[in-house]
Amino acid sequence: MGNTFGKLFKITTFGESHGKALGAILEGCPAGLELDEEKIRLEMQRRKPGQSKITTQRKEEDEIEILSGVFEGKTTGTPIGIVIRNADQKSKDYTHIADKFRPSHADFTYFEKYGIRDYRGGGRSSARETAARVAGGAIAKQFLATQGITVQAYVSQVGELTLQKNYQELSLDLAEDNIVRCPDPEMADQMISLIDSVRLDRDTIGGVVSCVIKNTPAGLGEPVFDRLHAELGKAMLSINAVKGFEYGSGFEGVKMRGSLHNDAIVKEGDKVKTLTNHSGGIQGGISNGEDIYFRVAFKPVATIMQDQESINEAGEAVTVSGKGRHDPCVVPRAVPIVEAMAALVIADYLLLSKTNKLAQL
Ligand SMILES: Cc1cc2nc3c(=O)[nH]c(=O)nc-3n(C[C@H](O)[C@H](O)[C@H](O)COP(=O)(O)O)c2cc1C
Ligand SMILES: C=C(O[C@@H]1CC(C(=O)O)=C[C@@H](OP(=O)(O)O)[C@H]1O)C(=O)O
Repeated sequence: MGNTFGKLFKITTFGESHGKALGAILEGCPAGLELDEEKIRLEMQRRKPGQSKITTQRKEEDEIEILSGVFEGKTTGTPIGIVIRNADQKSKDYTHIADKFRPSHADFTYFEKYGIRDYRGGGRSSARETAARVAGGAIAKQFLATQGITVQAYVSQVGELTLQKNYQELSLDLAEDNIVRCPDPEMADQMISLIDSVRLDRDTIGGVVSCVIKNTPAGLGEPVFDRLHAELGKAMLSINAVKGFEYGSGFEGVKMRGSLHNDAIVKEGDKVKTLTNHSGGIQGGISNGEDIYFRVAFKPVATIMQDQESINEAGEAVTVSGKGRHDPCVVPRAVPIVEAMAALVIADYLLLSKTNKLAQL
């Protein structure tokens, strides 16, 4: 239960942070897709630990091995199996808390649910699992590219430092030029300094990842429970440390009047478009062909190198302090994870059918 995502374009992940390997099984990817393995590797590099001074220092190359589902560079329509081997586990960093629960990590809740403690590096609850999602998402992205659809995310907030410009006012490609993945170079420098100073304080800080999906056709999404934004929300909220999701005008929209918030509809040649896009590209749970954009809020990382009040498995009061390699802020590495999950949702809904019009079935 809970290890598979998607209806037709499905991903299942397996593996633990300090086990032998992680991996993904991707089902439903159409046959005949020319797969560029280098592009999958590039996505893995963007997410991997140890990539800069503002991420966890665990050193993993996150090399992928494709075991099945691809022949002569093309997908065959059969399940695509991908494995990523762990190389730099340091389970010793966790022995001092083997029977203690880290505040706000998943130690207590996993123990309550399963009664078994895989204390090595957080086990399955470690965000190391997202390596497998990024591998699968990189394939979804290549599928979307055949339809001209792009997914691009970037860091728009760290702590109180907030990018005031929206995505249309930014050159999003600049995000990959700095280690925090913010497309505004000045703001990026400030964010990097902030994360670094928080790290030196043995503390952690949260942030926001913004994402935009372009060239989605109108008609993706189902009208009631499986609304496209509900599915995107579920995908984002399934990522470790996520605390909030908003799309389009989001929470800010409540301050506006309908007269200003409504997106006027016009026809330009053959194309129907809206003059503004407070809807975030989705109305009634169905894409309208405009850009889909949303924001994802990440909390400060739970494992901090400071004494914290907690209990052990026997229910006794204890003091817990983190050891080892942890992210002072997750957002720089969360960017490719957000893109991967978004790509998986859009790929799934593309397969689920664009239209219910009899003439087009
Ligand atoms: C990219 C990424 C890196 C993370 N790195 C760490 C980390 O180094 N240490 C940690 O305690 N939590 C880290 N987390 C968060 C935990 O995985 C997460 O807090 C934990 O699974 C509990 O789940 P919850 O916070 O969603 O309730 C990271 C999350 C992401 C997305
Ligand atoms: C190893 C990765 O990040 C890890 C995410 C994580 C957590 O609790 O989420 C805890 C730390 O690792 P470990 O599980 O070894 O303690 C991070 O280094 C990775 O993303 O590949």
